[in-house]
Amino acid sequence: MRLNEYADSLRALRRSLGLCWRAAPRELVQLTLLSAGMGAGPAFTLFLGKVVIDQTARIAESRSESGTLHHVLANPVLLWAVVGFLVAHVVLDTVETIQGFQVGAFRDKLEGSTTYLMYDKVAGFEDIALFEDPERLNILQLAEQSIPRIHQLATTVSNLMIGVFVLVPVVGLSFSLAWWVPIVIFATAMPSVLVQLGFERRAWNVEETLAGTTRSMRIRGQVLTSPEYAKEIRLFRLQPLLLAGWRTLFHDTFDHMQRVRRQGAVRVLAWSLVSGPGVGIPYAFVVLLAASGQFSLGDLALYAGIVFEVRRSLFILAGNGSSLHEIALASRAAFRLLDLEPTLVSRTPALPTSAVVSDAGKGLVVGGVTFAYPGSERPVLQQVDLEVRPGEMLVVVGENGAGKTTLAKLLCRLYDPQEGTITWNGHGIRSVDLNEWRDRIGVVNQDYARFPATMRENIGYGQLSGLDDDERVRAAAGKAGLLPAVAKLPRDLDTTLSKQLDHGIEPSGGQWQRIAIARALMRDDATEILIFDEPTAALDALAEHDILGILRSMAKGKATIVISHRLALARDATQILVMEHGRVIERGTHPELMAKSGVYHDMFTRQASSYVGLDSLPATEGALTDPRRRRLDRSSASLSDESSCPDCRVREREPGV
Ligand SMILES: Nc1ncnc2c1ncn2[C@@H]1O[C@H](COP(=O)(O)OP(=O)(O)OP(=O)(O)O)[C@@H](O)[C@H]1O
Repeated sequence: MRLNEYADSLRALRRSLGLCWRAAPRELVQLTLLSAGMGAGPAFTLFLGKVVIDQTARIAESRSESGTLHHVLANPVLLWAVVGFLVAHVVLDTVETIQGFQVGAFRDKLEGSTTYLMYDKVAGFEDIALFEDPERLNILQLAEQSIPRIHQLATTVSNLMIGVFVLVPVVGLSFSLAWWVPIVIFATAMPSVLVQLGFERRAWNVEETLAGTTRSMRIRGQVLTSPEYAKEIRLFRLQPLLLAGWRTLFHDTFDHMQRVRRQGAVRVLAWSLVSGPGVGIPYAFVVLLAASGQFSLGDLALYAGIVFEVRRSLFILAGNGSSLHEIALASRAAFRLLDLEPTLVSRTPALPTSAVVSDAGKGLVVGGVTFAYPGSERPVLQQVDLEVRPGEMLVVVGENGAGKTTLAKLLCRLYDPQEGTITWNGHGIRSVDLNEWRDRIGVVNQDYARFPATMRENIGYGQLSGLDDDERVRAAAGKAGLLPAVAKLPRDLDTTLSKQLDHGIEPSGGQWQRIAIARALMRDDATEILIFDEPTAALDALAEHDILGILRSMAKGKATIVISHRLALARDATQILVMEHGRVIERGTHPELMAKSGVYHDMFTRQASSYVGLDSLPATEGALTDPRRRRLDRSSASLSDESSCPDCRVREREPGV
C-alpha cells in the first residue's frame, strides 16, 4: 500500500518535472547554470578564506621593520586571494539576483502552462458530470488545490539544484578531512529528513480526506461573496448563520491539520537533536587537529566551514526534498484530473443531413430510456418513450423533480442513458459526431447562462460564425424583442452585461431570458430540433405572450420539445407527455388528456383556475356546476373559439399567462 503510494508519487513527480521542462526549457537550463555557479560559491569562498587566513598569519608571524603594508603588497598569493574573495562575493550576489528573476519567469511560465492544461482538460469534457458528480468534483477541487503547489516546483527545483551544487564540492572536501566525516553527517541528518517526508505524506492524506469539507467551505464563501445571493442573504439576515457555518468548517479542518502538524513538529525536533552530534563530532575533530598543529588556522576555518556547509546543504536538500514530496503528492490529484476519461464519447462519423437520410421523416425517437445520475443508483428516468417528428411539438409537463430537465439533458447528449436509445431520423445519436448533433439543436435552458460578456457575445455565442455579423446579431435580438433594450444600452451591442466588470450593466431577469432566446435564434437556420426548458419562466404576462409567438414561429417545421409548468403551449402540442417520478404516466393531445380527466386535466384546470380566481374549487366533475368553472372548461375544450370570451382571450388560450 505504502509502496504503491510512493510509486504513485514518483510517477507524479516525474510528470511534474516533465511539465516544467515543457513549460520553460530555456529558463530551466539557465537556472541549472546559475545554480551551479551559486552552488560552487561556498566551497570556493571558503577555500579563498583559508588562503587569506594562512597568508595573513604568516605575515603576522614574520612582521619586521619594513611594515605590514609592504609585506602584504609583497605577497601576491594574499593579494589575489583577497581580490578573488571580494570578486566572488560580488559575482555571487549578482548571480543570486539574476537567479531570482529567472525563478520568477520559470514560475510564471509553469503557472500559465499548468493552469491552461487544467482549463483545457475541463473544457474538453463534453458531458457535465464533472460539475455534478461529487466524486469528480472532489478530483476537480484537489486538482485546483494542487496547481499552486505545482507552481512551487519552480522555487523548489532551483533550491534543490543549489543544494546539490553546494553539497558535491563540500562533500568532496570533507572526504579529504576524513572519510567518515560526510558519513557521520549524512547518517545523523537522515532520520529528521525521513520524518519530514512522512509528515508531508500524512498532511496530504488529511487534505485528501477533507476535500469534501473544504469544498463546502469554499461554496459557503462563494455564497457570502457572490452577487446572486447578496439580496436574499441580507433580507433573511443569513450572514451570522453562514459565517458561523463557515467558521465551524474552518475550525474542523484546521484542528485536523494542526494535530498532524503538531505530531510532525515534535518528531522533527526530536530527530534534529540527534543530528546535532553529527556535526559536533567532525567539528571537534577539526579543532583537535588544529590544536595539535596538524592543521593551520586557515584549515581550521576551511574545514569548520565545510562541516557546517555539508549540514546546511543537507537541510536545504531535505527541506526542498520534502516540498518536492509534498508537490508530488499534491500533483497526483492534478494528474488524476488530467487522466480522467470523459464518460461521453463522440464518434467520428458525421450526422447525415436530413436531406440525404431515407428516414428523414422519423424525427426524434426516444425508446425505453432509463437513466441514473453518476454516483447514484436511483433512476431519475425509467423506460421513457417518445417521438417527435419534424413540424411537431411535444410538450412535457409534470411536477417538480419528475425528470423533465434530465430528459432535455439526455437529448442534448450532456449525458448518455444507461438503457434505451435516442435516434434522429433512424440514426443513434451516440454513433455520430457530438458537435454535429449539438449543432442541430436550438436550446433555451431553464438555467440559461448569463455570460459576463457583451450583449453581442451573449447573443452571438449561439452561432460563433455570426458573432461579428452585426446584422445577424441584431436580427436575433430583434426577433427576441430585445432591440428597444439594446437601443438604451450605453455602448449598444458592445455593452458589457455584468455589474462586476468595468462599465457593465445588469439586465433584468426577463431581459436575460430574451437574451437566452436570442442566442438560440442565432442558429435558427441550422437547427432541426428545438428544446425549450421553461423558456418563459422569468417573463411577465405580456412578454410571455409575445415570446410564445416567437417560439411558435421558431418551431415551424422543426421537431420541438417544450418543457413547461405553464401549460400555455400545451394546446399547440401534437402530443403532451405527463411525467411523474421519471416515468411517462399520460400521453395524448390536449383534448384527449382533458377528456381523460387524469393528472393533466387536474393540472390544467387548477392552473387555469388560479388565473381566474377559482383556487378553492375542486378541479373535477363537481365543479362543473359552477358557472365560472363551466366557462373555463368550455374554453379548454374548444381552444380555437376565441370569440366565446373575447376579453379573456389570452387567458383562455394560455392558462400560464
Ligand atoms: N446532477 C444531478 N445529480 C443527481 N441528481 C440530480 C441531478 N440533477 C437532478 N437530479 C435529480 O433528478 C430528479 C429529476 O430532476 P429534474 O431537474 O430532471 O426534474 P424536473 O422535472 O426538470 O424538475 P423541475 O420541474 O423542478 O425543473 C430530481 O430528483 C433531482 O433531484
